[in-house]
Amino acid sequence: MDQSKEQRILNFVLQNAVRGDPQSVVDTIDKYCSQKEWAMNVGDEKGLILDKILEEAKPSTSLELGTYCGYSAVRMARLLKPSARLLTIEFNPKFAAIAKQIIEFAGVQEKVKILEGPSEEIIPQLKKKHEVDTLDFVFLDHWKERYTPDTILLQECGLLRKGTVILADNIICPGAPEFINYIRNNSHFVCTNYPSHLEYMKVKDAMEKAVFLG
Ligand SMILES: Cc1cc(C(=O)N2CCN(C)CC2)sc1-c1cc(O)c2nc[nH]c(=O)c2c1
Ligand SMILES: [Mg+2]
Repeated sequence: MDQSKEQRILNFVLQNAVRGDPQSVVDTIDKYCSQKEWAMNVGDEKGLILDKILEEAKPSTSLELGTYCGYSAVRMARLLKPSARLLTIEFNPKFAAIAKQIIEFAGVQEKVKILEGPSEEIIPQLKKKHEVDTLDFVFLDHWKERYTPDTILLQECGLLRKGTVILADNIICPGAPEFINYIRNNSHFVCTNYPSHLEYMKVKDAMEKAVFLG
């Protein structure tokens, strides 16, 4: 059976990255996806924006929507303090299986928990089933149509607190105009835009930070 692109990315990591070294896993995926096959990792340019905003937030409990191959999960986990935790939700079981192996190879599996299934089903389970109180940081990188409903769902489930930082990828490409309209006109959020480029491309993209005011 033909290998998937995600399997090829995993194999390239297993053969070229340093086991237990998250930075080498991030760099190796960026090398593969910029030189061999494009893939929808947040990438190195937007990744530096993610790094900076995550380091400012110093989160204890973080949530990622859209694990894909685990690139941003490894990227975030490498910056988390030892007691901090990252929960990452992935709908596609094939992607989740690849991400699990990449996260384990990077050696960050103690900090990262992959939750497989639709975000609208898993978010309501975070408090009771996954022992979350409130979230300090949320990275939206799954599907633009879900950015707004999942942000509303997080609020409804009491998962946001005064100061929770939400960071959304792909504001320009593929684009999330409905989310931008919602979040920038919502008086409970303070928004900041970070212009950048689509991963591994010259195409313009941007990230949006929205801080919840309570
Ligand atoms: C799948 C895809 C194709 C894109 C594009 O414009 N392309 C033109 C140029 N060629 C080379 C690549 C493809 S952009 C993009 C994409 C990018 C992300 O960061 C995403 N993040 C989360 N969830 C997504 O569905 C997601 C999709
Ligand atoms: Mg993205």
